[in-house]
Amino acid sequence: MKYKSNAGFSHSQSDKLGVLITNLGTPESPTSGALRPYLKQFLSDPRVVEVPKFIWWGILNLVILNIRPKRSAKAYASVWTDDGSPLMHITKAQCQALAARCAQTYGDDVVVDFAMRYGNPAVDDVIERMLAKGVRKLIVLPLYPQYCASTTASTFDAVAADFTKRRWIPELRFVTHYHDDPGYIQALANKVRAHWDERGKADMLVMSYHGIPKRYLLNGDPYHCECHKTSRLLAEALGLQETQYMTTFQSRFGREEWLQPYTDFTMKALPGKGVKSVQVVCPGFSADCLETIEEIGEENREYFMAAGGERYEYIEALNSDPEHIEVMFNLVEQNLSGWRIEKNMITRQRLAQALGATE
Ligand SMILES: C=CC1=C(C)c2cc3[nH]c(cc4nc(cc5[nH]c(cc1n2)c(C)c5CCC(=O)O)C(CCC(=O)O)=C4C)c(C)c3C=C
Ligand SMILES: [Fe+2]
Ligand SMILES: [Fe+2]
Repeated sequence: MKYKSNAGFSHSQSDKLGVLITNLGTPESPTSGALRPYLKQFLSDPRVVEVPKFIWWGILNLVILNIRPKRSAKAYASVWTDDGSPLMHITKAQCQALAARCAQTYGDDVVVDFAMRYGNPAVDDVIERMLAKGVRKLIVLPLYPQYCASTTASTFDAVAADFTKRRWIPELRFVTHYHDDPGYIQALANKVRAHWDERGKADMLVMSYHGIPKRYLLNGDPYHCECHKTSRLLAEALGLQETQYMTTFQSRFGREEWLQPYTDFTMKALPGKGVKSVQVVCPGFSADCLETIEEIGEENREYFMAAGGERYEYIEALNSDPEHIEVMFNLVEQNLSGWRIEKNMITRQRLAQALGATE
């Protein structure tokens, strides 16, 4: 049979709404043996590395995969917790909290799950189990606030690739970005304000985003523009002047030019310009991970202090904060508007309330 059937389908099954949150993915363990297949899958994605396959294959398999896994394993080991990879356990917590929030409003008509673009739980496995639970309408929410082909479009590719193998595909809504969503900006602003309440302000608020090759921007990727818009809106919400914040780009990979200014160069230069205290926030990361905990929390702190800086603070990602879960819930609500299932569920919920049901 060419196309897969939906497992566990029965005619009496009621249609469910599915909410699938996704993130990038993480290795199974902080060892070079686990890093190799993870990096191979990640760096073989043509959305991530836009270099012709016949050139990239040799560089990746003969050079990078012989060097990088060992180096990255060391970095991962430094952030690994008893619960495993931070990205994995935070994403699990986000999923649980979002499921509880959705159940509050929609009861058991909604199925919430999470998947990782690379590694596990894989997008196709999770879609399979959601469809088996009767999901006929699916909202995919990649937890990347700023659209980027390397992340957002790559996630869409994985969902679409799964659908090409299925006989009966669900209705689909795919959230491509939420970089200027008022709830998201407010949640970020509240996180920074809470930090100020505890520690006071610094000379500069650095907003650091994951970088991409500059070539992707020149070829039309809106990512750079969306990062700057998030920064401007966050600065406005915090009442910061242009001299009190900056936007920088971190996590360079390879030799070509990436988006500038680079976070590491900035940290090395700021003390010499009289900026002796900084607070760093990473609005593009919805969950803390290697790139925030180690690269921003440790590595860049060292650069800043070694260059004469006096105070360096990293402000954590929104993670599973209740306000962040509410941001996700609102994105779900905005995206299910108009779906018949919504009307059924709301009607049923109102009816239950009117009858004084306690469930
Ligand atoms: C060509 C390389 C890369 C591009 C383009 C890229 C874009 C990009 N990545 C994220 C988010 C994350 N990246 C993470 C790790 C990571 N990223 C790259 C390379 C590119 N990323 C590598 C090789 C790695 C692995 C770690 C390492 O070896 O340095 C992570 C962390 C995952 C974790 O497990 O903690 C995240 C998150 C975004 C948002 C993005 C483009 C906008
Ligand atoms: Fe990355
Ligand atoms: Fe990094």
